[in-house]
Amino acid sequence: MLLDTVVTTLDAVAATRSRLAKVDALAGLLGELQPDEIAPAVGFLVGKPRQGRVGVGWRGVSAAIGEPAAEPTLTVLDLDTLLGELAALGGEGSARDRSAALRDFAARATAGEQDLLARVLLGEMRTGALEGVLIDAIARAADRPGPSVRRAAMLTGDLGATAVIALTGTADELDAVGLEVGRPVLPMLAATAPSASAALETTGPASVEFKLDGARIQVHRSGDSVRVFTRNLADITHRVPEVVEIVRRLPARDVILDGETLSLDEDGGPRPFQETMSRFGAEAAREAVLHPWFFDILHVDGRDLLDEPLSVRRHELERVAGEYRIPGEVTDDPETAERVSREALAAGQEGVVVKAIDSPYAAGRRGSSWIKVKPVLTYDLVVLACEWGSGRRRGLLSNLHLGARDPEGAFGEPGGFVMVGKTFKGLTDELLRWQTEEFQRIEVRRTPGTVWVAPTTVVEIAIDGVQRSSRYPGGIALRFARVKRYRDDKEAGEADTIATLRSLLRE
Ligand SMILES: Nc1ncnc2c1ncn2[C@@H]1O[C@H](COP(=O)(O)OP(=O)(O)OP(=O)(O)O)[C@@H](O)[C@H]1O
Repeated sequence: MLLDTVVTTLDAVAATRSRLAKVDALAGLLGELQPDEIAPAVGFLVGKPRQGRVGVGWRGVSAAIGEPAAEPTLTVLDLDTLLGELAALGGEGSARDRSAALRDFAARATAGEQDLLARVLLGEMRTGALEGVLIDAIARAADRPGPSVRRAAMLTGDLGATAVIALTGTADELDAVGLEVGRPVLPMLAATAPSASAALETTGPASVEFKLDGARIQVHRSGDSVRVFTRNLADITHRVPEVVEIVRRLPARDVILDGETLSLDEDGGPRPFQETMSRFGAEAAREAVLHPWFFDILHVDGRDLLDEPLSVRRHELERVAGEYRIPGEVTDDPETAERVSREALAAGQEGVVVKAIDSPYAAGRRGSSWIKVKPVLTYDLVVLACEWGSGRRRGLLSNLHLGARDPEGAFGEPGGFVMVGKTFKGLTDELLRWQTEEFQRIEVRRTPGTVWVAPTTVVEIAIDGVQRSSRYPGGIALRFARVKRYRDDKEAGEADTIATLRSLLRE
């Protein structure tokens, strides 16, 4: 298939608001792919190539892109081959070969294909919620039930592989896709409620658990082999040896656990989240010891537990990893739920997660079976630009320009970002150094005081609320914004939307 077909399909998808029309366009494309084109094409559509990040930054891309070709001649497999080459050339001293390969490809690409190339290389997803639509499109093109495709996608964490099975295999093969120890599944996510008692009204009898302020981990153990994954399924096994050791000692041969890890200070209290996260990112902060807290178990010794109610999973978790189970209580009493919530805050944690005790584990879903309650307002926003600091911060990039997602294009281009405020508060010296380096790496352009960056960095911001403002295009500005942490476990497509922030005006 010509790469141009992917470009025109994405244009058609962006041009319509109708979900049905989007599904139609994507299903049409999927139906025409050869088997070996399916996984690459799906990767291009969602901006996540199957080769992963091949290490070409914004500067590399813009240096390579010149005069576009007039006629489309490149194929889906041509781009897949290029990505394979770039990934293979990843080592030292290969920069020249990489830019030559990239320049050669870009010279053969039309303007639309160059654009797609940049998006695929930078992992930038302007298409936002395309993954959900694509699941429906795969179901349509393969003539399989939507829930079967969704389940396979959530359990494999791999949309490309799911599309291949759906489009080239039998219905039974698709339904046989199950949990596999060692292969991460998309984590179950939580909705939000203003209080623990309000959450309990939705869930009914629930496990009310501390919401620990750490980083999500999913741990797979098969015999002596243990692997640890982040919220977005990156393998961080080698960064967390103490977690590996603990899981290796648990009384089970095979197990999949879901939980949160955080670093402890000498008294066993939680340390700031940034210290936990720096263990995930850089190799720095080795002295902090990580401690895992598990809140779910998806598999134990040959038994899949996903479809079992939480009551059963909690029982198994207690048996296998009781010492490391997250603090919490099962209750249907609002008073008790509020008490657990107060205890969590007193212990320096973020709040609670209230979980319906009869609910299965819905991988990849943000439903109402899990509801989080956090008294501090925090939102995930995207860094659009950063201003140089002054005084003690001279020479450092300091004041962040913050953007909310605008998937519908209510205040600009659909899938773009709307600026809602700035902040330089809450940044540690280490973060200032880090962001000064990182933002120049993903720089797009600069003016004397400001560096503009590719909108790919997610930062969690605490605010006191929002106020009406004519200064910013979304009509609102953040009040008392301060940085809580960088979320390198989230992508820009998962950031909060301008609609969510505007809804605070009404509260
Ligand atoms: N007891 C718990 N049960 C479930 N999740 C927990 C628990 N304690 C801490 N967490 C963390 O809270 C998150 C639940 O919120 P949500 O599903 O919305 O994920 P999120 O988008 O990462 O949210 P947040 O930014 O609030 O952590 C989990 O991803 C996990 O990292």
